[in-house]
Amino acid sequence: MLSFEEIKSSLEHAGQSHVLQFWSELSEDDKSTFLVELSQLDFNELREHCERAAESAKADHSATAADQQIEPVSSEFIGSIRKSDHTALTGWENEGFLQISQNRVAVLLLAGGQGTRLGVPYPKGMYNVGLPSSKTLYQIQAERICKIQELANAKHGSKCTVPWYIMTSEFTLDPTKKFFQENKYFGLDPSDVVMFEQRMIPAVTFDGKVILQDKGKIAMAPDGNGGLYRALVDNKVLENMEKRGVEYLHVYCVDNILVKMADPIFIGFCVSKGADCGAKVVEKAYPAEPVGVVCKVKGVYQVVEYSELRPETAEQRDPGGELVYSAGNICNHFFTRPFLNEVAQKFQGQLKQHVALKKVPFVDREGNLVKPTTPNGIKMEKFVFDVFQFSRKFVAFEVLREEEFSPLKNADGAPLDTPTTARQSLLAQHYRWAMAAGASFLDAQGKALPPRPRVTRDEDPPAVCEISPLVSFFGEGLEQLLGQKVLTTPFLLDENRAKELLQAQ
Ligand SMILES: CC(=O)N[C@H]1[C@@H](OP(=O)(O)O)O[C@H](CO)[C@@H](O)[C@@H]1O
Repeated sequence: MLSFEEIKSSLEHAGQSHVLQFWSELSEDDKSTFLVELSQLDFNELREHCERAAESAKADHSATAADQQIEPVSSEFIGSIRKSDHTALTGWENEGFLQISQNRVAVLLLAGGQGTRLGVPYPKGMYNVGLPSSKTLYQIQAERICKIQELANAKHGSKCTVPWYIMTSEFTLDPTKKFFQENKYFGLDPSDVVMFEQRMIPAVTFDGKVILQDKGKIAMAPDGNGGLYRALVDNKVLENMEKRGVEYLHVYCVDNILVKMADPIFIGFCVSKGADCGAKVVEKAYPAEPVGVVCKVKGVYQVVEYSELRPETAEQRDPGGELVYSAGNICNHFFTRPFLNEVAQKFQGQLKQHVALKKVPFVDREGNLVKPTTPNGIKMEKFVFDVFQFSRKFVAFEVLREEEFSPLKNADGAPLDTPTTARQSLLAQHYRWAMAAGASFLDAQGKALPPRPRVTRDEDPPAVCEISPLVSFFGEGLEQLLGQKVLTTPFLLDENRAKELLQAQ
């Protein structure tokens, strides 16, 4: 740890001496905590970071350079569930399962965010959207891993593992760890769940001064989901992957309740195409939808984030009336380990810093805590997809929104992407699976519920039917359990119920 004097002079060099303005008012305990925190800073980096933030604050963000020289990707370039025949899909799926069965596939969860929009003080993955089972996002994801391992084993007679790498931040590491411990890792082997922490960086005022959130505490924020690449190095995660023989990574964001963990079709597609990097997309629902778009900028594949796409670009339509920029990023990426390695070693320092103007609570000169009502601070973030430009072979793969994308972003009350819409999408999907397997439903009074074959993701299905991922990963194997069955709503198909149904045959 550095001494007070060392810290003081380093802060002066970095142009940040105001950080210690309340030093004399701090208790001895607070002083030592603050010293520990400050000792961890790299002061050269801090200086650069603050200067860069101040420069970006001066730039005009309404028309960022990102969407200049932008071109859409042609639809022929994008692999697609909808446009591929059964043989192609089965081929990719088989390839994916083969890789999984050989322990070459891992999933990597990006879970360092604060969930500000959702407005909960705990990690988003711990959120329970109100399903009959009360399962949280973390539990659903864990069970999908259990199931995909089981399916690969059944196909190949293997005993495989799909390790789960979880990137957390200072905000989410401890509660996530505790939650997993309390829930016995939801049946997974704890040694196959590898949690690591991304870095935090200071929030800075528009004139490049670090913000104090308390007299003895700097306002820090995670460095964005693109902090992944540095965190992989900091925490020696790539070595861990190599030791396990992991070659392919499915990287995803915590908030999508429909995420298809280690999706064999997507993995198989990317592997068959010889890709080192890939992205799943869905057709954008409307021009202002808050999803990034996969496109080309100056001839290079990349994602332009929704916050950086001008409305007039987002609204462009082709002569057929379709959105020109319609390949919506759902934050499901494929990377080979060698590609991640190369990025981490060579390129992660070059990743673009994106600027977010935020309301950051701070202490004013008089030491009063102020909660600003307009943005007063800059948080710099890196984006996970900004490495696409370094790919030698990039592929995009379009999947069906109603089967694979329903993110939890906002609190209930907002029109979209809420706990209610997440729950509805999952229950609509499970209802469709049950109907496709040949089930029919009665209401609580025993009256037949007329089937509704096309339930969309944002409406309540006629019957509540939840299917545990431990029973079915993606609708498979249900004919045997539910075919010709008359079920009463609400119906919860968990492993016990599945056993009873099998025994009753
Ligand atoms: C930096 C980043 O990964 N942004 C992603 C991510 O957005 P957030 O608003 O950060 O949750 O998830 C979106 C899909 O839910 C995706 O469209 C977008 O591009």
